[in-house]
Amino acid sequence: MDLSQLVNDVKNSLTPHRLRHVEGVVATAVELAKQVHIPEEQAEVAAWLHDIAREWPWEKLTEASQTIEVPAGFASIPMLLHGPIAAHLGKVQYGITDEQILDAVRYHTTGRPNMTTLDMVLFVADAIEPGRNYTGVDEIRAAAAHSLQSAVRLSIDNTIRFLVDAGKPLFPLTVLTRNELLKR
Ligand SMILES: Nc1ncnc2c1ncn2[C@@H]1O[C@H](COP(=O)(O)OP(=O)(O)O)[C@@H](O)[C@H]1O
Repeated sequence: MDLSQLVNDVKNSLTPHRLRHVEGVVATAVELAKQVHIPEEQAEVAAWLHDIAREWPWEKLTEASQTIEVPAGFASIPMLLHGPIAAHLGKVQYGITDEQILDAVRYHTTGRPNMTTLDMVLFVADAIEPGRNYTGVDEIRAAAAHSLQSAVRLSIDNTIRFLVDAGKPLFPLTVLTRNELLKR
């Protein structure tokens, strides 16, 4: 795989604001990977890749999604497609063959039941990187210091509250993810 090409493309294609976010996710994901003893490089690669399609207009996301395999239901909320599309680009453009990395990227916005440790590292890093500043973020940061599972659950609770308050649709997989975490 070609990490330097990926990093270059991310640096050259994202707005400065989004690039700062991605750099924050990379740093946080690597720290979390150390904390939970998984390979730092997996976290680093997943973090660089995760938002590569985040600024695509929804027409482009929708069009691209028609040519690739997308998990059930994702197309109903076009914004969620940026994860599966990033995973696809990771595979075909950057030669990433590690399915764990591709899955972590694919599900980084929604979560999924039985998330792997790498899934949780990316999900939580996305939620708590230093540039994040929303009500509840400090509680999620504090949880992440001792339990990634608790941090994922708190973050999902926060997202669900946000989506309900904003009158936006809620992707069912995220509810299934929360229910599964509550049972652990
Ligand atoms: N589980 C979900 N179900 C439905 N929509 C969601 C879900 N998670 C996120 N979204 C929507 O997708 C948008 C982008 O999510 P995300 O990529 O996590 O945000 P950010 O741009 O802050 O990184 C959110 O603002 C929200 O509207």
